[in-house]
Amino acid sequence: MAFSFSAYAAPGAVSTPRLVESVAQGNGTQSALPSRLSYGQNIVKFPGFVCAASVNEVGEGSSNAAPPRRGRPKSTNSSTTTKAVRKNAEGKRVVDGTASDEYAHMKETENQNGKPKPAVHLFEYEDGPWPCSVSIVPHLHDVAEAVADYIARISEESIKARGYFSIVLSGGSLVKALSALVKEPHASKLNWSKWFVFWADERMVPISHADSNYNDAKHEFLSKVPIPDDNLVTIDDWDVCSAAANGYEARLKEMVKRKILHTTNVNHHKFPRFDLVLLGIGPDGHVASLFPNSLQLAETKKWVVPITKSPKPPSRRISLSLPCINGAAHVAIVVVGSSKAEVLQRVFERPALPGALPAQLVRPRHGELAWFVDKQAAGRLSIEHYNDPKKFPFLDWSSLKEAKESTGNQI
Ligand SMILES: O=C(O)[C@H](O)[C@@H](O)[C@H](O)[C@H](O)COP(=O)(O)O
Repeated sequence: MAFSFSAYAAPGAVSTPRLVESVAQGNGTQSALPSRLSYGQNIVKFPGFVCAASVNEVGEGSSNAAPPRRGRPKSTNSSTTTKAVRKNAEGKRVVDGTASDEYAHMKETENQNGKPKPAVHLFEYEDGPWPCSVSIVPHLHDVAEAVADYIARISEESIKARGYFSIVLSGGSLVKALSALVKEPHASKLNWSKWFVFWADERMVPISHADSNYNDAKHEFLSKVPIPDDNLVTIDDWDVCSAAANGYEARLKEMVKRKILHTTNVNHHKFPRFDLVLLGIGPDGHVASLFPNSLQLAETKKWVVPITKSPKPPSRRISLSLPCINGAAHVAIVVVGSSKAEVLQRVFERPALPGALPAQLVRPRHGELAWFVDKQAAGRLSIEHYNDPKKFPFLDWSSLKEAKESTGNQI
């Protein structure tokens, strides 16, 4: 139903929007969101994101805002070298690549004339607003349904357009949000044989290990649907992080050769264009295995990066790089539970230092970004204050005015 979303009404018109279900979508881009929700075209522009809001028939609304953060070019100066030496299952000594080896190209401190490069920040934010959509629903099972509808729609569109559907899974609780896919109406309708499954990150353990993201996905989801085993693109080497990262990148490139994956340019470098990347978010704002202020976050060329000191155990992992994630046609971030409320508030409402909140760096270059959030995770969003320019000075009120006019002043 059409709904006056008063959090975005004229300044001063304070009300208390209730957080049960809402959808925002940006920049006029059609967002692939569940059909049972009603959508608005109401665009609100933030320096960080462009968002739009509407509510469903439950009549409760919310939306999001995001970080006004500007970036500086990458560089340069950090460099501690620590070798991770350990023994593998056969007792052989193995040495993981180190941050300083892996990222030597980011640490040049002199330019071509031998002059010192100016000290600039390592992490980069895209300038300007960014479109995204936000769907807030009551419980985990509603999130699962919304995510299943979303995936089903992208699967159908991708298979129609290219003959395949490439989906990237993350670890953690995200796989639980796939539970509705294995049930009707989706289970019998989806063209599972055309699915190719990838991982956004993987922990350096054998794939049968309880910590393995593959193993978790297999148990919770993949064992319940008829996706051919050959279509599961896993990592085969878990001894040395850098070898695993290179091996996985080689597998992705093989998929490009087989035309199962297409490519796209992100900041002048070629990356795969996955149809859909599904991400969770950690309480520190990490996505995949890209952790706050880590060098890996500044990667601009590699598709897959090794991580030898993850703050979240297990410490050794590999992850798609940020531009690799941002090359996707669709990226969805799923956030469930009260333990995520604080980080979600930070991501949506707090300007962070560059690199401090990796989730704020997820900005699909030529694609759509969608958030799926439950009521508990949205519990700390201060939507009732979004119309207060003193508290949210980064709201772009001129765009809000345009949006209001274009929608008959419905927000
Ligand atoms: O392998 C991993 O650890 C992940 O891919 C990681 O990015 C995860 O998705 C988040 O940490 C959220 O995990 P939870 O939903 O379990 O908190």
